[in-house]
Amino acid sequence: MEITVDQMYNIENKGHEMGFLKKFMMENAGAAAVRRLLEKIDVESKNILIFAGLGNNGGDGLVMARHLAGYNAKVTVMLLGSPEKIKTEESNWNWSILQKMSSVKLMSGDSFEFNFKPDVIIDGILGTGISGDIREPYASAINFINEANCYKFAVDVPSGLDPQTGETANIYAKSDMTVTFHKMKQGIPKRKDLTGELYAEKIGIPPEAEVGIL
Ligand SMILES: NC(=O)C1=CN([C@@H]2O[C@H](COP(=O)(O)OP(=O)(O)OC[C@H]3O[C@@H](n4cnc5c(N)ncnc54)[C@H](O)[C@@H]3O)[C@@H](O)[C@H]2O)[C@H](O)CC1
Ligand SMILES: [K+]
Repeated sequence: MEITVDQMYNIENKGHEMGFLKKFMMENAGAAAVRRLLEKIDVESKNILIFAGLGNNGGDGLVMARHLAGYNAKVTVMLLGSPEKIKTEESNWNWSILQKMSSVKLMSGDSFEFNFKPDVIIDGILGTGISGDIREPYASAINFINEANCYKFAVDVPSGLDPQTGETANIYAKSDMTVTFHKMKQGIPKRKDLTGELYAEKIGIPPEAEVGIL
């Protein structure tokens, strides 16, 4: 069953109100995404670049960074903006854990340059919160992904693709694999040319959180 983006936000909020906090959803999302990536790539000693936006799509990417470090990948996180501007409590919580991990290289700001060639890029730039034309530095990050010659993994939806309508913004990323969460959103499967292999993974939200919404 495919659901709308509004239904997803309502289910997420209801689950949170039931006490299954968003930080746990984020943890399960990042963990499920890493499990799917591991089916394709042996990440040990690989250079993995994670672009993280300031919203919860970025937060999922931060969770992935921690899990991938546990598999001995060489992880670099590029937070697209200033850490003070991270928008949510759960993303902030994950950023502060990464700050205590010397196994993950953290970069942040409005511009970037890397002294390594990534084997995998994780697109945690924009998810269901997308609106309008893509602004900087997100636009440059999406262009970087599209120009790179490596495996590309999209968190929830390739950035720039509207998960509700299936329409693309002025700039959009193309992935080899996309893992969306809880249930498939209506617009995502319309663009399998951008998603690559597509999966919907459960993230522990109680089915009761759907009551009255689906
Ligand atoms: N579905 C679930 O149960 C869960 C989803 N998770 C992940 O959370 C994101 C949605 O997070 P949200 O913070 O609402 O939105 P985004 O991260 O997609 O974007 C937020 C941020 O981005 C800025 N922005 C929006 N449009 C643009 C633009 N065109 N150019 C530049 N910047 C833009 C804006 O400032 C927004 O505030 C979902 O996709 C999942 O990945 C949860 O982790 C767990 C549960
Ligand atoms: K994304």
